[in-house]
Amino acid sequence: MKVFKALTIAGSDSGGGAGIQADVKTFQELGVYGMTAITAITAQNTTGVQGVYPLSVEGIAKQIDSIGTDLTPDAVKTGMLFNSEIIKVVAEKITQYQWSNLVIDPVMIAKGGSPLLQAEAIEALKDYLLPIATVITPNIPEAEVISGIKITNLSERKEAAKLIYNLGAKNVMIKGGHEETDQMIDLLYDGNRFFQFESKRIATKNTHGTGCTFSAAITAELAKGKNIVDSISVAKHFIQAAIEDDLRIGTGHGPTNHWAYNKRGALCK
Ligand SMILES: Nc1ncnc2c1ncn2[C@@H]1O[C@H](COP(=O)(O)OP(=O)(O)OP(=O)(O)O)[C@@H](O)[C@H]1O
Ligand SMILES: Cc1ncc(CO)c(N)n1
Repeated sequence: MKVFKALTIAGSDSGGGAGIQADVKTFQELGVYGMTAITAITAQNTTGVQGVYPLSVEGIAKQIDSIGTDLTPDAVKTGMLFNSEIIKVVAEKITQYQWSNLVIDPVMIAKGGSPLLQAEAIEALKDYLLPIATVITPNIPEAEVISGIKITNLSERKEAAKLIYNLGAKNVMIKGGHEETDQMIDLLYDGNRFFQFESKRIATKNTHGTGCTFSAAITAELAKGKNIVDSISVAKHFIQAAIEDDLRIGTGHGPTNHWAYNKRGALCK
């Protein structure tokens, strides 16, 4: 049996809904062996972020080397990277090991407003990570920061996608979670065509970790050898199920249910 392997290079969320924890749960649910290189520890729950503790650049490089010298991932994703030094070492190591299928989730701010990426790191993200990305998955505020333009409608989102594509990412997926519309539209640009992935907006405050879960699902499907459009299609169904079947735990923005996608599959059989 061929074992597909995915690596996440991201921050730890002690509350378990976002970050490394969301990624590993998603990989597992999609039948992919998950590996991790932790960039920062956050003290975090559904009410917000109580503390951020980045790891040393040496400690991050060592984790990636441990994987690179023994276990070759079929796909890699990055999440919270915190500062430019971390971004540089992560890009350097991914290039050194010649890993392909790279998903960049340019995590900047947690739901409650806490910064997970320092402002000084934006240029490093553009210079070092975008050129090696198979796909970058910003939400609308992140796409505004990277592209430098304001996004208030779909045509501005398309313009931003083109600008981000020109920075070197092979595919640009600008998510629609931050729009107020009834229809949730995620927009992909592959340098040639636009693709829209649509679903119904679910009225819930329990959306902690949706971005991490979505990008981890794309990573898992790319690891299995699927193309970008098919990978995003699975990820969209995965996140929709996970949000619909919310767990209602914690007093703030609760996590999604990573088990929901497979639970549905089992019920349909
Ligand atoms: N209320 C909702 N109903 C349906 N789908 C949603 C909802 N909120 C987010 N999504 C979906 O979840 C995915 C993540 O989108 P979003 O724009 O929320 O990412 P994000 O802001 O990066 O998430 P995070 O809160 O983890 O930082 C997208 O596929 C989006 O369409
Ligand atoms: C560790 C971590 N990564 C990403 C996010 C964004 O959801 C978060 N809240 N925490």
